[in-house]
Amino acid sequence: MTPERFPAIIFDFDGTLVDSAADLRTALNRLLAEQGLEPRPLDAVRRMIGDGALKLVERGFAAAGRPVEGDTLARHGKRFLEIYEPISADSTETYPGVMATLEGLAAAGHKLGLCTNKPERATRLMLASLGLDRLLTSVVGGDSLPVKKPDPAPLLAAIAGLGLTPAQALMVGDNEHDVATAKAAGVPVVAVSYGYARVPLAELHADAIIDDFADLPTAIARVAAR
Ligand SMILES: O=C(O)COP(=O)(O)O
Ligand SMILES: [Mg+2]
Repeated sequence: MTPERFPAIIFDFDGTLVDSAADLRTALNRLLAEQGLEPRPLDAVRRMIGDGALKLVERGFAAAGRPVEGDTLARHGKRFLEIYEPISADSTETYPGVMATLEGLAAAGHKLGLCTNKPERATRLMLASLGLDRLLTSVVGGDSLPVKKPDPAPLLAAIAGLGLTPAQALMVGDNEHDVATAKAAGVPVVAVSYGYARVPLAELHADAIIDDFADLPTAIARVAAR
């Protein structure tokens, strides 16, 4: 596949490249346990992912029956990251086909970047332990800028970090924020169907939907041919 139409491809992280829900759940439940609260089940935690660590913590406490906000939430958010960062790649793996497909896209000349709502430090730790840091050369996290997705600024920054422009870029993501972000930036978007979306993907009108990451090069070629 040739990189001419989309030399820049920007990926979402959680739910798109990696299934991170189990480690996020472990960290959340350890934090809840420290506060004397009951653990949350995996399917509930999956629906809490997508708006960054602080929102996950806020949703976790609310679901456990003790809503928190302001300074208390900020303190729990800090503690969450202390627990999460060292375990963040323990059971988190790339989805099937991700490594080979990213290698193939890079070998074909695409430049690859990451735009996630996960805090940047945890993101970079995970990228290094998964061996993805050498493939994704521009990384923007949820706290890298004052705004996060669905604001288009982080996506635009990830593209600029590759030395390219929005007209040269395509985004790949799993949820409503990714599609909204790409549309706000005027960037075509491919959605993966296996992630953590909280609304039916068909309602989002992505340019393509794939069930298997290995189908990405074909989907990109289809979008490019329009
Ligand atoms: O909520 C998160 O931390 C994960 O966000 P992402 O799907 O943007 O990678
Ligand atoms: Mg995601």
